[in-house]
This record gives sequence, C-alpha cells and structure tokens, in this order.
Amino acid sequence: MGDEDWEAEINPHMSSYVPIFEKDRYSSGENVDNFNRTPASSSEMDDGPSRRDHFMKSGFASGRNFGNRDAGECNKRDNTSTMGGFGVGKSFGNRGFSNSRFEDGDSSGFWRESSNDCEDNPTRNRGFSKRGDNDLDPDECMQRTGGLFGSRRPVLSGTGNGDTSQSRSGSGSERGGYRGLNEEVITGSGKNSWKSEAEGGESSDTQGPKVTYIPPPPPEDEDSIFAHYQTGINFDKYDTILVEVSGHDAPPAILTFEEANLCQTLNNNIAKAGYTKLTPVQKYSIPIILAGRDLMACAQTGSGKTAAFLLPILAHMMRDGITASRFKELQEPECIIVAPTRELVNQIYLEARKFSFGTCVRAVVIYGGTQLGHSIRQIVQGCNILCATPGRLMDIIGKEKIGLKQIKYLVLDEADRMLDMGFGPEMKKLISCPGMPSKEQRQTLMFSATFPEEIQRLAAEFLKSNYLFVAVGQVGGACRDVQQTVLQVGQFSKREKLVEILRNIGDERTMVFVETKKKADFIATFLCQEKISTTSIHGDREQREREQALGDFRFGKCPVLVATSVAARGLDIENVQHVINFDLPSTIDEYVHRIGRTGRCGNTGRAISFFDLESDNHLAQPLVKVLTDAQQDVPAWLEEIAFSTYIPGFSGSTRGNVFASVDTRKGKSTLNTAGFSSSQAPNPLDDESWD
Ligand SMILES: Nc1ncnc2c1ncn2[C@@H]1O[C@H](COP(=O)(O)OP(=O)(O)OP(=O)(O)O)[C@@H](O)[C@H]1O
Repeated sequence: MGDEDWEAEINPHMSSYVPIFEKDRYSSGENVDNFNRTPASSSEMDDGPSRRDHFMKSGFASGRNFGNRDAGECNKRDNTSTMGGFGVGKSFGNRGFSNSRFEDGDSSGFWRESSNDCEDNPTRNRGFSKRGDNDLDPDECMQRTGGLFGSRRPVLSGTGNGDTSQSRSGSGSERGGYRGLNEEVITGSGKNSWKSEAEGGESSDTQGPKVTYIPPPPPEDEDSIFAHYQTGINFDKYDTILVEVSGHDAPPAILTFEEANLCQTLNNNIAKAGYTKLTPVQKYSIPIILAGRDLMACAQTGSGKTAAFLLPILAHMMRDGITASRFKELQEPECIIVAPTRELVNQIYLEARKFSFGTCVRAVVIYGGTQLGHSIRQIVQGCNILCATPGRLMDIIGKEKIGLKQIKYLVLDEADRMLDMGFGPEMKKLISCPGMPSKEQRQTLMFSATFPEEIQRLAAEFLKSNYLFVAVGQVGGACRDVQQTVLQVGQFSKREKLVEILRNIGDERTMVFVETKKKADFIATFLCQEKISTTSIHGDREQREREQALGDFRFGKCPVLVATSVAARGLDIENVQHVINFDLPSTIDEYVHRIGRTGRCGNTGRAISFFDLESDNHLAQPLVKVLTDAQQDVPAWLEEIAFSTYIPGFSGSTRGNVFASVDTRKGKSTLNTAGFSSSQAPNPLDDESWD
C-alpha cells in the first residue's frame, strides 16, 4: 500500500483528534495529555532516577598499561560528572507543531513524505529506496541535511503513545527535569542556525537546527551493567544448527569459553553476564578473530553475534597490553564498531562496557540526534572502542577528534546494511580516510543475519582476500524459535485485525511494524484510542523521544511498540513475545530481521504478518522459502500466490538476486553442526576474484 492510499484512509479519522492535538500544542508548557488515554500514560512522567545517574568521567590513569592484570582497577570512575541541564528548560522551536500541519498537509515536508524516510538526502534516499526501507535512521539523514529537525518535525510524535506528555508539553519540569535545556532543538533558518563545534553545533558543513539533546547516562552500578535476561528453552538446540565455514585454514571451533583462553577479567565478566555456554556463532567466530583473521559471519537473529566479536577483540586488547585511555584532544581508538541505527549502536556500547568492566579499555558511543559537543566530550576523555553511527563518526573524524592510525579492528554490525547503497559510500569514505590502516593492516569483521550476494561482493573491498565466512544455519533464514503466521488481511481490515490480536495477546510485549513513519504515528494514536497502551519509534521522532519510547517499551510501561524499519535490526529487548507485521516490508531480509526481535537467545516468540493481496504478492515466493526453511506451516493460499508469481531461477530474494545461502566465493568447507571443529577444505575458487 502506498503512502497516498494510507492518507486517503486515515484522513477521515484525523478530524477526531486534530483539535485536541492542536489545543495541546498551545498548552503553554503544561503536560496536557489528551492522547494519553491509556493506563500506561500516567506513569510516563517518571523516567526513573537511575537513568539520570551520574556518568563517568574517564577515571583512567594516564598512560598506564594494565595488560591482563587490570581487573577492577579502571572502573573506579569518577562519578561526579553530572549531565547538567536536566531539570530545567523547555521545548520550543521545532519541537512544536506547525500550526497548519493537518490543514496544509501537502505543503510541508512532512506531508510530502515519500515512502522513504530519508528523502532529504538524495543519495541515501536512493539507497534506501532500493532496499525498500524507509526509516533507517541515521545520522546521515538527520544530521547532514537537517531535514528531520527542520520542517519535518513529526506532527504526531508522541501522540497517543505512552510518551505523549513529554513530546508535546512545553516544559520538562514535570518529568523531573528529564527534558532540559540539553534537549532543545532550536529552529534553524538554514546555515546560520548551525553552531560552531565549540557551541555544540552539528557538522559545520550541514544545514539545520542545533541539536542539543544529551542522552541520559546509563546506570553505573554493577547490577545494571550486568543485567541480562535468561536464555530460553531452545538455547541448547543451537548445538544442532548446521555451521558452515569457508575460506582457507580456518582455526577449529571452540566448545567452551575456557577453550578461548581469555583473561580472568573477561571470564569474570562473561560469568556475571550469565553466559555459561557458547552459541554457535561464538564457537566459530571467537577462535577465528583470536587468530587475527578477517571474518564475515552470518547467523540467525538473537544468537549472540555481538559477544562473538566483542569478546575476542577485548581479549586481543588485553593481551596486547592496551594503554589506558586518558584525556586528549585527539583520541586514537584501537577499535571502531559501526552499526546502522542509534539505538543499536548504543546497545553495542552497553555490551562493550559490560565485557570491558574492570579493565582499562574504555568504550565510547556517539550517534546522531545528540549534541555533537557531548559526543566530543565523551571521546576526549579517552576512547579505545568507539561505537558509532556512520554520520556522527564521519563528523567526528572530520573534526579531528578521532585519529585512525591505531585502528586494529573495524567491525561492521548489520554489515549488509552498512554496505548497501545507503551506507556503503560512507563506509568507503571511512576506509579511505587519511590514517586508516589498509585492510592488510587492520582486522575487519562483518556480522549480520542476512548477507545478500551482491553485498558479499562489495564487502571484498573491505576484507583481506583470505577472509573466512561463517554461516550458521540457513544464511538469511529466520530464527526457528519464532513461530510464523501469515494472514491474508486487506489494508482496510488491518486495524480491526490488529486490535483483535492485541486484545487476545493482552499485556505481552509486542512490536508492530509498519512501513512509514506517518503510519507509525497514526497506528500508535489509534491503538491508544482503543485503550491499548502504545508507544512508537521512528526516524522522525527526536532522539530523546525515541529513547523514551524504547525505554517505556523495554521496561514495560507500554507493552506495544509501533515501529518502522528503524527498529527492525539488532534491538535486543527482553521478553518481546510477538512481532506483528502490520505492513510487510518490501524485502525478505527485512522480514527476517523484524521477526528476529522476538525468539531471541533460545526463547520462543510469535510473528504474525498481514499479507495484503494488493501489495505483497512479490513477497510470496521468498516468504514461502523462509517459512519452509524454518519448518513453519505455509498457508495453501500463499503457496498458490508464490506459484502464480513464480520467477524461474529465483531462490528467495525480492531483489531479483539469489537469496544468499552461501559464501559467494563458492568454496566450501565441511558442513558441521555447531560444537564440532570444522575441517577446512581448500577453497577451490581463487580468492583473487574477490580482491
Ligand atoms: N553465550 C551466551 N549465553 C547467554 N546469553 C547470550 C550468549 N550470547 C549472547 N547472549 C544474549 O543473547 C541476546 C542476543 O544477543 P545479540 O543481541 O548479540 O544477538 P544478535 O545475533 O546480534 O542478534 P541480531 O541479529 O538481532 O542483531 C543478548 O541478550 C545477549 O546478551
């Protein structure tokens, strides 16, 4: 269903809530919360003091080399640095809502919204369009164009969601100061509105308003750092998953954490994180990375890819006796980890912080939608591992706060996304930045649950020619712990069906995916009107709102999260029991990532997808394949559609390319079940075709 159709559908309903909204808009700083008609909304007002805890300063002794004997030493961080500015201030400028938003629809950027959220950026736009995504975040779209912070502030951001009060009120005082000066987005009038770096403005070569949001620091206490959820009943079944390793001379897999021979501090952290057993991707990837090899690893969603790269990188750093970070204007991290969305990069950072706890390794996270000055302040305090979204990373490099000379590890999480037309050019820029060690001199690691062949080919430019390819299970396949159901639902019946399902589900945590940001707002509002406590996340929401929404969902204030693609990848939220594809995505890879928000780490989950005969037939064939591969029931009607739309030679992808089921170099090793060492067969195809 196109955007046009949707607007036609929703417009009649708008009138019922526009006046309230408009009234709200002018409610002079009060938290008038007309949309919060849900039980959860009342609890929105408290963000929880823990999230405003003090944040660490570096606390690292200058130049000390802790090597492997650093346990406990470096995490004695100075907790005195507080995030000033929370507690006062008000929101204005772009955070408000255009007087004529609803009336003048087409005249504003928002209403001209295409199916792609990044229309402000032609380059990115093309990339996303090709991929069929419409809400991939990042920075790029937001910061470089200023568009999202400019005229395209979301009309319904926060509406109807549990978080409306903070979205629309002019004052943050009721929120215990959560919404302070830090969060103001000052309406810009083009170039002039951008502040210099010193003033905390965004990239000097961009246009748009100044972004001053400073994310609340994560809790510093050990319990919070190591908080984790339980592995599920199917965790042990991971051992039966087939694993394929291709490439020359791969080191054998390990069966236990002990075999990895990590230092004591890391082992302690692994234990505190509740990890007792390796997942398949960890069994194979950890020894490969420890052996210094480049790696492209493809494993099902929720199967522990983050630890698979973090642990061996940290082990190397410890082994090499990394020098403790200290305050410097130019930091030279040893490791850069890039990921496509802000929330994901933040999550990776929290994992890095967890595993490096008690060591002198300092991880830092930077991402768009936050004050650039804040990112810089985090970095200059010391930085060994930099977790970043591409746009913010390039800005910081441009500002010479990060030098690349010391880079030993470059990690692309969600690598297929990082290399597609959306982010590929940025990644190419990154590897050709002055100072960046050549691929021969650094270790490059790529992880994802999906790896289309064309992307694998692009990846060769980043990897040494003898890189190894690890495929856990069916590459690009769905996690088998997710019970998948596809229902035939026409667009005009979708809302009714959604409500019916959500009422049956009750309070179980559910993510509802829709195709456009506008629709995310609308559905969230609609569900709130139906008294289903809902929040939403998408690329038009301010970063503060996004984080608030995610927090409300994660901590159970709102059991339903309506999301666009921005939340499709990587997010690891405990107890998400259901994913509903209100709209199917345009690619099967996206489908695989979306449903992977449930059924994680051996837990079970359910995914229900609404299949609209008017718009989704192109997905029938790959969907049948994904369902079949994951041993799910395939509805007869879906098989019929797949048959009638059959494309000879097709094996899964909607992009007309072959579903990536193998290392595209074709050379294969023996097929293994996880837990047994692979004997590496020589690769019959020469690597040079890749280099
Ligand atoms: N060996 C392990 N034992 C117990 N829990 C683990 C283990 N490895 C990872 N986990 C946990 O499993 C969850 C999923 O891990 P992670 O987010 O790294 O998955 P992923 O493969 O990167 O998923 P996605 O493809 O969606 O990005 C996390 O909560 C993580 O802490």
